[in-house]
Amino acid sequence: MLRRYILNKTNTFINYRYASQSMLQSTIDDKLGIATLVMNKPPVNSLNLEFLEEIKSQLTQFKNDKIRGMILTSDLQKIFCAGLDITEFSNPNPERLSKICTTFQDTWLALYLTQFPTVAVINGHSPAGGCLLAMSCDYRVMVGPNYTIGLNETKLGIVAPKWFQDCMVAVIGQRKAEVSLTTGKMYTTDQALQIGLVDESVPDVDNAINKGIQFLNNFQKISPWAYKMTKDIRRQPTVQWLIDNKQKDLDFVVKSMMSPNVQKSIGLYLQSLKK
Ligand SMILES: CCCCC/C=C\CCC/C=C/CC(=O)SCCNC(=O)CCNC(=O)[C@H](O)C(C)(C)COP(=O)(O)OP(=O)(O)OC[C@H]1O[C@@H](n2cnc3c(N)ncnc32)[C@H](O)[C@@H]1OP(=O)(O)O
Repeated sequence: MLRRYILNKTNTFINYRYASQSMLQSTIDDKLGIATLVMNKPPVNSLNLEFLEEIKSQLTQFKNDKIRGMILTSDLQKIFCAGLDITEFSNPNPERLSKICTTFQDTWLALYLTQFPTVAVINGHSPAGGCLLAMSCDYRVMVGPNYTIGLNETKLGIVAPKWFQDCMVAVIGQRKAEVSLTTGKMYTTDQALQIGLVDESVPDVDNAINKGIQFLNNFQKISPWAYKMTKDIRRQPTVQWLIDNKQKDLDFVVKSMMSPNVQKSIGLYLQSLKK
């Protein structure tokens, strides 16, 4: 549905290709140089290893395509992205767990430091890893009023890695992030706007895409080099810890995920989702 809307809107796409298995659809508007990356992994766009690998490789492709901006959104009704695939946490294979963790670290670094501006059009619920994807973009437009967004990891009995937390601090500040993270709070669209977790709230997805394009149009007269240097200087303090501590982060995630207490919490959370 969303795909059709975007195509109708511009009619100028030179490139409309499906990534493997169609979990991701990418389009590039030739005239504007704007790419749209649409997540389409029913039922909830949960991030498993294969999906993360696709996102990472599409970001590399966009870098090679030299696009001028990107919109990240979802083709699913009511869901932007439900975060990491929780079934991956339940009785995990340590080798696969390590691979997911490493791929997620790299995907985040790639998205957080893109050489082009990015907008998340949050057209549905966006918990945990979904919120992280949105927070990593340069700008967030959220459809309201009925969706929710936040880092809810404590509600699952797990700990959001330091780079998730730092990313949230960079968006909403230390105090609000601390309360938000420790309570695992999910914010409605209006609440998210109020605390600065999103930049705009709009009633429907058409408006959201328009707002996203308007934001990206700001960069038509900005030198890509000046943009990228400025972004790197701003974002370097947030990424540096992970760049220097990838193995330490991985060890922490694997060790905590394998602990019996965490496994028990995850089992209970999964059961509550099924209900
Ligand atoms: C593996 C380790 C990797 C290491 C990576 C590095 C660090 C990570 C460390 C820890 C960080 C974790 C971050 C996360 O992202 S944890 C994930 C947290 N996500 C959630 O809590 C979302 C839970 N889901 C929901 O709240 C709701 O499902 C919803 C997204 C609001 C949608 O609600 P609704 O439309 O009502 O749909 P259902 O609830 O009925 O769900 C449909 C279907 O999908 C299943 N499901 C939902 N979310 C997930 C998920 N995140 N992963 C896997 N499966 C999910 C749900 O169980 C239903 O399944 P059934 O149809 O089979 O019942």
